Order: sequence, then C-alpha cells, then structure tokens
Amino acid sequence: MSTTDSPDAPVHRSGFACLVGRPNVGKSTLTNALVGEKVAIMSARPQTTRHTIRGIVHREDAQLVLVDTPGLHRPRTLLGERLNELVKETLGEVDVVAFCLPADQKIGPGDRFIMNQLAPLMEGRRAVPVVAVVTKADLVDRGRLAEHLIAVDQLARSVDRDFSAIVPVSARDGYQVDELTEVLVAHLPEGPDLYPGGELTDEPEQVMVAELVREAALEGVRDELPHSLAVVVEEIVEREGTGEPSAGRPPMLDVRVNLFVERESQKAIVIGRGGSRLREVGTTARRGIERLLGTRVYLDLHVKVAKDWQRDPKQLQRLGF
Ligand SMILES: Nc1nc2c(ncn2[C@@H]2O[C@H](COP(=O)(O)OP(=O)(O)OP(=O)(O)O)[C@@H](O)[C@H]2O)c(=O)[nH]1
Repeated sequence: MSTTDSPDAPVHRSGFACLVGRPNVGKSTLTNALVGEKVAIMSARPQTTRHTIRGIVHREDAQLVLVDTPGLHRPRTLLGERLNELVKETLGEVDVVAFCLPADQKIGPGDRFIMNQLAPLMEGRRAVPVVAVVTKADLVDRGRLAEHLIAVDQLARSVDRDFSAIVPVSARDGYQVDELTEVLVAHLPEGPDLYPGGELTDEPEQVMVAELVREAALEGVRDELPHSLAVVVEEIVEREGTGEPSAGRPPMLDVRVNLFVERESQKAIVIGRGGSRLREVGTTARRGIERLLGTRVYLDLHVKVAKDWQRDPKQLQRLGF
C-alpha cells in the first residue's frame, strides 16, 4: 500500500463556488476578501461586472475556484436575458453556490426572484448545496443581524428548501471570511489542485484588460453612460525588438481596444473636449494594464458608435456577449 492510500493522509479538496445575488450586495468585494487580492473590478454602481470573473483561494488542503457572476436580475433588455442564461449555466456546473443577501437591506422581490431560480437546483440527485451569505454584517447591530438571519432562513423555507448553512460575514472588516471559506471548502469534492502553479486568476488577459478600460472610461460619467458602453480588446501584440529576454526585460505590448457606445452624444462624453477625457482614460487604464501584465504597454483606444447594441443579437455577438 502506498503512503497516499494511508487513511491518515490529509484530504485535499478542490472545486468551484459561485457567488450569486442582486447587484451591489457585495459579491466582488467578498471575492477579493476571500482571495486576498484585488481580482474582480469593483464598482460602487450596480451591474458593472458583466463577465464571469474568477478568483482562486489557495490553501494547503484545498483549492477553491470562485466565480463572481454578473448580478442576477430581472431581464429588461436582451443583454439581461443573455446574462441570466449565463448565470444559470454557471450555476449548474459548480459544487456550491453562495447566495449573498446584505444584512442592511430587507429581503425583497429581487432576492425572492433569485431564490425561485435556485430552488430547482437545490433538489434531486445532483442537487447543488446553497450557502446563504449575509454580507455587510458590519452595517447592522446584533439584534438586526439576528432578525435578518431568521428572515433568510424563512426565504428558503418559502420555497420548501433549506440552505446548507447561513453565514454572516463582513468583507470590509474580515469578520467570518475564513469561516465562510471553511464552509465552502467542506462542500468541495476530494481532488488535486485544478489550477496548479498558483495562478491567482484564470480570467483571460483580454477580459481583464477590457474591464480595466471599461472601469476607467466610466469613471465620473456613470450617470450618463450606465449600461451603454462595451469594450472589446482587438489585439495584444508584442512590439518587435523591444524585449531583452536575457536581461529579464519583457517586450513592450501594443494593446488595441475599441470602446462602443450607442449614440454620438455618448461618444462625445467619452472623448471629452479636444480628446482630453480619452487621454485621461488611456493613462489610468494603461497603468492598470501594466500592473496586470507586468510590462510596458502602449494603449491605443478607439471610440465607435454601435447603434442600440444592447438590443441587437448580432451586435451583442460581435461585442463578445
Ligand atoms: N460596509 C460594507 N460595505 C460593503 C461590504 N462589501 C461590499 N460593500 C460595499 O457595497 C458596494 C457594492 O459592493 P460590490 O462588491 O461592488 O457589489 P457586487 O455585488 O459585486 O455588485 P455588482 O458588481 O453590481 O453585482 C460597494 O460600495 C462596497 O464598498 C461590507 O462587507 N461592508
């Protein structure tokens, strides 16, 4: 019998957890707190996390891959419907779902909508365990927290289900973040690391780059451009003759990015007077991209109008949704 078969060998677990919840409930912040570094692009505004961004929690005894889904919400536009399909697909494949419900807000129709979507996944032979995570626990006192935990329990009972656990956390001050990791890891199957080598994120570079540009482009003008901006990375190529591999110097990268808006007026907002805003966006985004990719970057931004792209399936496909 080899040593690995020994009953005393420590168990190693690995698998996927998916964070769901209404927009703005703290999913991105929690992902960052669990992983311990900034991986998801955070925002004070709802529904900016369009892509499924994963972070990886590495532990001696486990590897937990987190999927931070876009806010699961009621479909209003075609884009919304696509998002919801994506969310459902993602949910079917994970080992455990973490349903985030903020402590400082009463359970509302949005939460009940998500609960109804989760209910069918929570029964049967291939049932997915759902852990209720009461986020932003720092914002309420003990009494209100206790009341909220009861309301959360009742939410599951209202659809004849039970949460596997209910865990209050605060991503802001770290309260119970490690406990939540324990609870999620306990639901993972035994297995080796899914991402050996310890990469922090398996998000394709292009998506991360697009998120950084999008974030910079929305800064200060979110009210004017809430959901009307799509960012597509056209290419990331090495500039010839710029690297010195022997000296450990990576080549400079040319990064070409298109920003799509729906109207000429929005194009003018993004570009600013005499191109001043676009230059600022470029500088901010370039710094982030250089940190992300660990090398010098020349960032080339183009702003284009794609009329009504949120409602046009062809445009959506072209824009990568
Ligand atoms: N006080 C407090 N605020 C928090 C906590 N976690 C998140 N927030 C705040 O809540 C807001 C929303 O947090 P996000 O992490 O962006 O929420 P999200 O669910 O990822 O939002 P979407 O990307 O829109 O789906 C931000 O302003 C955060 O700073 C927490 O534990 N305590």
